[in-house]
Amino acid sequence: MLKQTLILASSSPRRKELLEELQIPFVISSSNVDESFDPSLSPEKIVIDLAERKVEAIYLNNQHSFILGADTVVCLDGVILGKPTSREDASRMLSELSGKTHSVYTGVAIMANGICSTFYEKTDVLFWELTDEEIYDYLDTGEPFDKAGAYGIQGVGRTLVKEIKGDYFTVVGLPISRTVRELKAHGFHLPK
Ligand SMILES: Cc1cn([C@H]2C[C@H](O)[C@@H](COP(=O)(O)OP(=O)(O)OP(=O)(O)O)O2)c(=O)[nH]c1=O
Repeated sequence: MLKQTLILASSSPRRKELLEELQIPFVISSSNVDESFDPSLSPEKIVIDLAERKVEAIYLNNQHSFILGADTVVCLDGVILGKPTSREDASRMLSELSGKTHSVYTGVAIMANGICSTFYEKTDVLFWELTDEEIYDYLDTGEPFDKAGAYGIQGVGRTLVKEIKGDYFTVVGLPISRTVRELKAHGFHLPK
């Protein structure tokens, strides 16, 4: 069997850890793709397009590998929240999320044998009502700043979450269970 390589087209430490935990061999090669999007598009289209963009940027130089890319956004009342640009922005996002249900969308793109296939998953997340003090304390952890919606469910951010409906790993940034099944369906051999 030919040696296969899986390239993870992402600099997200969470996506890296999720693959490592399953002992899937891979290398990281992320690119600085333009992550701007048209906010009038649906969240599922946005995350799929961005995941595809990340994979295609790597494919230009790695045409024989499996390439995996993903993108995550938070959607509240039809408005997309990406990563906060400042402490004020993070504070505003957390106040908006307080006491409400939002949806986290993660789009995944898999390039295999030159063909790119995509899917997305959505998980609904209900936040507790947050006090200003809770928000300030959470901002002080430094956790919100590289994460869509300004929180990390895998960290201290879990204490903000009352309930979720859907795959937890979609919120963390990679719906790992479906991703592995899709990789296999596209001919990727998992280590025994
Ligand atoms: C809501 C939420 C998001 N996130 C993260 C997942 C993603 O890494 C990040 C959203 O940004 P992305 O642009 O999807 O990913 P990234 O910039 O971290 O990595 P790359 O573009 O190189 O692939 O938010 C969490 O880690 N936990 C959470 O609870």
